[in-house]
Amino acid sequence: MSKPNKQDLSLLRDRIDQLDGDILRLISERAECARQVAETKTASDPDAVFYRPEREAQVLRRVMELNQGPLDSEEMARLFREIMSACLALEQPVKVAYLGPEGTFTQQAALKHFGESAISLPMAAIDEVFREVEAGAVNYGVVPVENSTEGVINHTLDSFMDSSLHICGEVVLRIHHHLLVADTTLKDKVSRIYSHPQSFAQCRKWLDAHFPHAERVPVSSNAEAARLVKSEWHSAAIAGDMAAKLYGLTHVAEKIEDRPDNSTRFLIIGNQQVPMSGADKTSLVVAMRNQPGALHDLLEPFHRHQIDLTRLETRPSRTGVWNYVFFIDFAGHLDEPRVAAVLDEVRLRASELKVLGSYPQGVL
Ligand SMILES: C=C(O[C@@H]1C=C(C(=O)O)C=C[C@H]1O)C(=O)O
Repeated sequence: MSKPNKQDLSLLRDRIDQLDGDILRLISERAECARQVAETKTASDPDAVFYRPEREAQVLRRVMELNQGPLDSEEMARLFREIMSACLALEQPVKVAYLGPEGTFTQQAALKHFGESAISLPMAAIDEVFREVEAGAVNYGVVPVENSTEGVINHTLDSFMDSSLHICGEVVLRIHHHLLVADTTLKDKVSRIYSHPQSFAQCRKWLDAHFPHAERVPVSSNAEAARLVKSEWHSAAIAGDMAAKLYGLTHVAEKIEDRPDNSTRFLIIGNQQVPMSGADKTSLVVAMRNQPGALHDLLEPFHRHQIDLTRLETRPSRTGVWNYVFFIDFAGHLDEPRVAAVLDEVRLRASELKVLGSYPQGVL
């Protein structure tokens, strides 16, 4: 194909200007529709929740299905994610508490899920995120629950045992770690590296190969690691892009995680019970009596009804009642008859069963 000449360029730019005008008009029209939906919701219920996780998941899935390129479907869905976030904020921005401080992967996950128009508030600990949502100070919370390299985040599972909150959604984030330094750091004199223990674990092989003698100092988050290196000329941090940007650090090495598919799954917690979206997951916590075959008895109904288990975790119980506690995730929604049937059976076999929530499978 020959290169466009100056005249072609100006024609193409005219066309782009015209299309931008159309897009602008259509987005405004869409925002007006969303505003009317909000008015209708408030008219029938003054305490109505504007944000609908199942509807947002459906909108994004539809965009991905309709998309024919040249933009990638995920890229297109990300654009629509932001349009929806802005439409919703017109009525009422969603307030979200996340495991902070600012610049953590959990903040990145919160913004990926709710879009940049959400108000995100950092909390110092996972149970604080739960408390803030329970107290009604925020609409939702975002907490990490499992990493593909390092496994489950026990703190989050334990918090669910004492909480009445529901899981309203999930979001999976690819985790890329970088070795970061400040402008004043002497790069060849790095003798200390700060990071979160999970991040050290995810970059162990790279560190052994490249910095076998540097002291590894675990801190409470990788954003905190990024903050600390600002004032130390011989230190580096392992953290993500958000933290690097927040503290103005430069990359010495990029994507140093040992596994290229390293990702973390986060849960959205709230007070809402989410209706079916068409592709959902359900999470349970189940206590079984301490007897032979207990785990088999628990899993057998899922197998018989051909329900796809996506995760099974065991946690030590903390009370007499919770002898053995299993966290189970499976594909399906509580409102589906086959799911309701399995739960009825499991309830008979378990000493306790708590449904943590049915929610849309992560789209982005
Ligand atoms: C417009 C609605 O409300 C909100 C805005 C949405 C949107 O912009 O598409 C989707 C779901 C809700 O979070 C709705 O419920 O349809």
